[in-house]
Amino acid sequence: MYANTAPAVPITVPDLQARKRRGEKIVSITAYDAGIATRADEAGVDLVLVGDSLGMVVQGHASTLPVTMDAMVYHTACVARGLRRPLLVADLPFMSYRNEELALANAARLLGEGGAAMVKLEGADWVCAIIHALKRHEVPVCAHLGLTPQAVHRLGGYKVQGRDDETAARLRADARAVQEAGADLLVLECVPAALAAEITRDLAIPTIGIGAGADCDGQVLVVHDLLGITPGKRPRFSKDFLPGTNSVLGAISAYAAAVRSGEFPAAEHSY
Ligand SMILES: Nc1nc(=O)c2c([nH]1)NC[C@@H]1CN(c3ccc(C(=O)N[C@@H](CCC(=O)O)C(=O)O)cc3)CN21
Ligand SMILES: CC(C)C(=O)C(=O)O
Ligand SMILES: [Mg+2]
Repeated sequence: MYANTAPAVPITVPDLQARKRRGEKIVSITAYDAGIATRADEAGVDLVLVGDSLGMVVQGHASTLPVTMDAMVYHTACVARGLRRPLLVADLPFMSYRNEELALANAARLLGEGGAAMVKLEGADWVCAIIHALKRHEVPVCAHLGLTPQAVHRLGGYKVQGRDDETAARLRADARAVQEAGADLLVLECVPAALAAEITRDLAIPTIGIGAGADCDGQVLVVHDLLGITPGKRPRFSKDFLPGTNSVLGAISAYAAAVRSGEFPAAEHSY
């Protein structure tokens, strides 16, 4: 009923840009194992992210900070075995990209051992030099701004970012800076919908929102939130898609359809 039986034509990095130009939403979820990866593939998800959120939803930690490179490589390789079509993106965890040498070596592990096509890292500022170095060495990069969970101690919790004029201006400038540094894609997490819309219009690269309103070029959700299996509290911007469907494949398919129709995220999932 839901299974996508079309021949798998893998999604490439240049395809993402084309998606933005054509106004086609990019549908993304996280995955940490081959089972969810397989269902995501069947549901027609475009981009699968092995997030360092695995520290919280798989390992049960209170933050993403304890996640190691070994854990990221292990889960990325597990997910890669379940995918045929979606683009595979893997997070560089806390402290794994603190200098250029380390970032290149760790990105090489995620692409080489893990099978990812792109790495994601958080922040702008000094991170722009790292993005540039990765790009020069042919590693596609996804930037991540707004609520950057690896900065939880500085931010003082998982809170919406860019609410006042000063932090909004900073975010706009950072978005331009990561694009300029060579980022292929930008995740905007927990920022006011109007600000995310403005940044999305301003940039040539696609934006993927999570708690950032419906006007980003794509959406991403942590799969545990989408299936109602989050340990602890599910973030307000997320939605449990399992009720009303009869399977994991059904829930992921319902999410994909809701993103493509513009039905998700609704106002109640936005700031
Ligand atoms: N299950 C899960 N889902 C996620 O989306 C997620 C993770 N874990 N772990 C890594 C980061 C951390 N994230 C989070 C975690 C909590 C909130 C949260 O509770 N936010 C408040 C809003 C606070 C405010 O209004 O300022 C909320 O009620 O949703 C947000 C993002 C997003 N990522
Ligand atoms: C929530 C997404 C964007 C992420 O970074 C993660 O899952 O780690
Ligand atoms: Mg992450």
